[in-house]
Amino acid sequence: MQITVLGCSGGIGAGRRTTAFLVDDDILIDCGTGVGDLSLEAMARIRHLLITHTHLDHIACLPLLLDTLFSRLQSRPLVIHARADCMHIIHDHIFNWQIWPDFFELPERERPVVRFHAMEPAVPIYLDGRRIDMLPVAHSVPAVGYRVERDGAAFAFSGDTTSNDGFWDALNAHDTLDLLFVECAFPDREQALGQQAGHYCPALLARDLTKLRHAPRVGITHLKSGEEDSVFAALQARVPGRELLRLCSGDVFTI
Ligand SMILES: Nc1ncnc2c1ncn2[C@@H]1O[C@@H]2COP(=O)(O)O[C@H]2[C@H]1O
Repeated sequence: MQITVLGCSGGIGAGRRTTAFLVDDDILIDCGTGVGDLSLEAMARIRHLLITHTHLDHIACLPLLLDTLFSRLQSRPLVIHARADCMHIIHDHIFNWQIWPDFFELPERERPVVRFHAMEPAVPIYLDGRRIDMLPVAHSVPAVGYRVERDGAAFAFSGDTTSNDGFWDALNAHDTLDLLFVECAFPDREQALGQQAGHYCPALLARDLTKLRHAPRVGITHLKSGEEDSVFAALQARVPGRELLRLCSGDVFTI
């Protein structure tokens, strides 16, 4: 299985792209601004989108993606997998004909270019040999993480979250974890704001990483713009025993 980092920044600014990860060439996890760097051919290979939550930095490119691929999707619609409440938020607040046309009924209501599939944490789905599990997390809006397993190799992504037990318990319930992407958005000095906004800081993430029974490579994502160096260094100092990777757009992992 191959995981490509398209965007992993907690904000914007030169060289920064917001959250989007490509699994193999057909499953996209979140649809932040990193998607805009894909070639049209690569975009057209995406068949499934897994959404962690509805904040703009994770869905900003979804309306544009559907418009860009409109003619190509008419023969094979994109499927968006998400919590049911996230689906409704996206439809009602984005695809409402005012912010963007309702591609869920275009070109015709009976054969739209995109459709929703509601997922829940207890029920895995299988997409061409990949098992997908939704994982509980704790953010400021309804949110989840995902675990993707193929041929015994497993990758997981936290999405946006602050300290919790459910995510780590869900990872520990499986036998393997080879690669983990976890967010660490805020510096320790902003821990209170970070918790209010539903994010990790190095102190909280270092504590929660001790809950994980697996020893995957750990990629750090969602570092806030301008705080990348200091937050990553603080986390490394607090987690000397694990291999931590500072993710960058363009990184490719094979597991
Ligand atoms: N009280 C708050 N609750 C949620 N988000 C906040 C708050 N204050 C500031 N924010 C910012 O709003 C951002 C929304 O997207 P993020 O969750 O990535 O990160 C959040 C914070 O940077």
